[in-house]
Amino acid sequence: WEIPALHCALYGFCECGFRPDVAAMECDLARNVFGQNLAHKLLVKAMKEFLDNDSPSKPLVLSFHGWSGTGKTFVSSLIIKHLYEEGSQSHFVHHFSPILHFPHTQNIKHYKEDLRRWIQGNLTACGRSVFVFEEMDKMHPGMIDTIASFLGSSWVVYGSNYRKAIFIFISNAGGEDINEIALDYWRHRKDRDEIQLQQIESAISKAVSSNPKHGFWQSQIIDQKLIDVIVPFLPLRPHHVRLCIENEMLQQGLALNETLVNKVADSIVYFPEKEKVFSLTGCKTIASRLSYYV
Ligand SMILES: Nc1ncnc2c1ncn2[C@@H]1O[C@H](COP(=O)(O)OP(=O)(O)OP(=O)(O)O)[C@@H](O)[C@H]1O
Repeated sequence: WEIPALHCALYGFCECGFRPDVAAMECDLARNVFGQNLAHKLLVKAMKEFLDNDSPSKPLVLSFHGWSGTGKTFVSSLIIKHLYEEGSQSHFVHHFSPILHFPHTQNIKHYKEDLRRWIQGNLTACGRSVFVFEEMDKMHPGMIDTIASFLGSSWVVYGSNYRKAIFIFISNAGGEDINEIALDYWRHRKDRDEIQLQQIESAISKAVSSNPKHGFWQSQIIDQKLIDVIVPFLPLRPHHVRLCIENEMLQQGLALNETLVNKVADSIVYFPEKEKVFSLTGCKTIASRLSYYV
């Protein structure tokens, strides 16, 4: 046994500050995330099921997809905030970005080995670790397969339960298809909350499998169906943008001011050009725009 695993087994200290509060998570998501009812429902259900099970059969693997600025990174941070005593400051939360951590194609072999060791070492130290992989569409294809064995049910080491980990993959893949589906619903005056997950899932799968630059391209993770939940993020409507602006004003300690909200909202580009249905940048640039107009 590795020392931390033995320590865990003997003293029951494996949970590493893991204090999930799904009710608070649900409340935070409902109050602060706009226009993502489908993602909200899927995530709360997945979290409840996974966390209620003391001995899950595999780690929870989530894949977030959607257009830029729709809340993928934001939601991942809200989830993490309610999982650990120390929230996102927890030492058991690990973020990876291909541009930052795996920038050079010629070093892939080393990156793969380092990543595998890093995951294994951290899972040994804490089975309740969370790993977030950002910008999966910029990850070298083949790279992520090095961790495929950690995502299934077969990888077990005495004294530590690796199946309690959570993996979150984030990418824009399928974003355009999700937007098309949402636009189609809007044009047919159908409620976007009625969008069927199956319809979106197949569009995302096609987008990933047809993009040889995506980290999941021809990946074992897809072939072996290791992703538990595909979480789509819909494009944001102008009224969602206004809610983001108001939220940002409150956070910056500014009094709500309709004129200022209008100025910021009007500065955003909406698409399609003629109908102006969705924000091109979601809520991503709100904070900086607000500072500009204050
Ligand atoms: N649906 C949303 N509800 C509330 N705020 C949002 C939402 N989407 C984005 N925001 C705000 O915009 C900021 C940027 O969003 P975020 O980084 O989560 O986008 P993203 O989907 O990860 O984009 P990208 O794909 O470009 O990385 C967030 O920190 C948050 O303040």
